[in-house]
Amino acid sequence: MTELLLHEPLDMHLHLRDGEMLRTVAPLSAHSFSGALIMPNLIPPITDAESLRAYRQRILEAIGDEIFEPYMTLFFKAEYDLDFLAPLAEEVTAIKLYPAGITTNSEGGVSGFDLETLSPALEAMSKLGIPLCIHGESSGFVMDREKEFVPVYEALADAFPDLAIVMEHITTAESLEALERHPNLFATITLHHLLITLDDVAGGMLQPHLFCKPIAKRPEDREALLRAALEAHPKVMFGSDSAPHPRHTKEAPGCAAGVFTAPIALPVLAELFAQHDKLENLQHFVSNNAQRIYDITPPKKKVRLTDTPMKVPERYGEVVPMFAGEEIGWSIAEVSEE
Ligand SMILES: NC(=O)N[C@@H](CC(=O)O)C(=O)O
Ligand SMILES: [Zn+2]
Ligand SMILES: [Zn+2]
Repeated sequence: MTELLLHEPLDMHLHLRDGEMLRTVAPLSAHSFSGALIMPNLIPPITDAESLRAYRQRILEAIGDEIFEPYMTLFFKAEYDLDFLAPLAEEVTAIKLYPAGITTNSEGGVSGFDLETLSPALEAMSKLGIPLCIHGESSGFVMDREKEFVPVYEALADAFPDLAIVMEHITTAESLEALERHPNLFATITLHHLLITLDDVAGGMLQPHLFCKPIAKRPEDREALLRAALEAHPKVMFGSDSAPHPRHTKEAPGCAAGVFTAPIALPVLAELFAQHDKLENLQHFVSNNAQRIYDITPPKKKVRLTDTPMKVPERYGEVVPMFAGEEIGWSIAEVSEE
């Protein structure tokens, strides 16, 4: 038997939703992760102190007595300024920027990247040390959207050198290259983008449960992402982008975008790193890099994983997980507080 001990695993891009869905999915992340960066794209999005605090409280209620830190984010608005953000700086781990309409619940996002318009908010964030997370896609041809957004990332990184900018859920080799050119650019990579390409989504029978934004790309992109993850590139962090949608909105015309991976993420990552003989690097990819980049100290939690196969449930509540009904090679043997 092979085993792996992970300390304080972190998921730096997680959708927990609200209401019944929150109560279904939050305990699954809280069980195996020590903390997660919680995305603010609710309806309506989290844009003020009151809704941020109330949402954090609902998350804590939903997870019961699990040890888990919800690192909260605000939904970026160009109106934010130093007066608004300064009193919130301790409670806001990052601010998430969405181009308007580019993904699920992003209608209130920004409609342009004019640096002057964005400047008051981004200057304030630089001053307060609040990182900016971005869903970086243009509105161009679907396979080119992330590549077309790279110049925007670079312009922002140059204009605000003291601002840490996280390129969320990157899917292309071009994004990895941009990382090398700017000291203040970082990135998250999901589990599914390490595993699948567009072929798995739409090359045979259409697989709605693998449909997400950004869409999975070409084999050479997946390989580049995999290399960065397996080597635990110091500017790259794990962010599952686990994005639950009820089954009837996925298995439907007008399929909602998002892959639900939270409950299987750690075992499948362990299996993947083991297959490539890189188990020793998973700790960095799934925790240490994020702790350093975000300057956070998550609550203590030790997760023991072994190469004991497990069958993935068909559903969690109304949600179909990645690998539903299939066997995966690794499983969680034990979770403990240190
Ligand atoms: N990734 C997705 O396809 N969907 C996410 C939004 C996002 O992260 O873009 C969601 O909230 O459902
Ligand atoms: Zn996104
Ligand atoms: Zn997301």
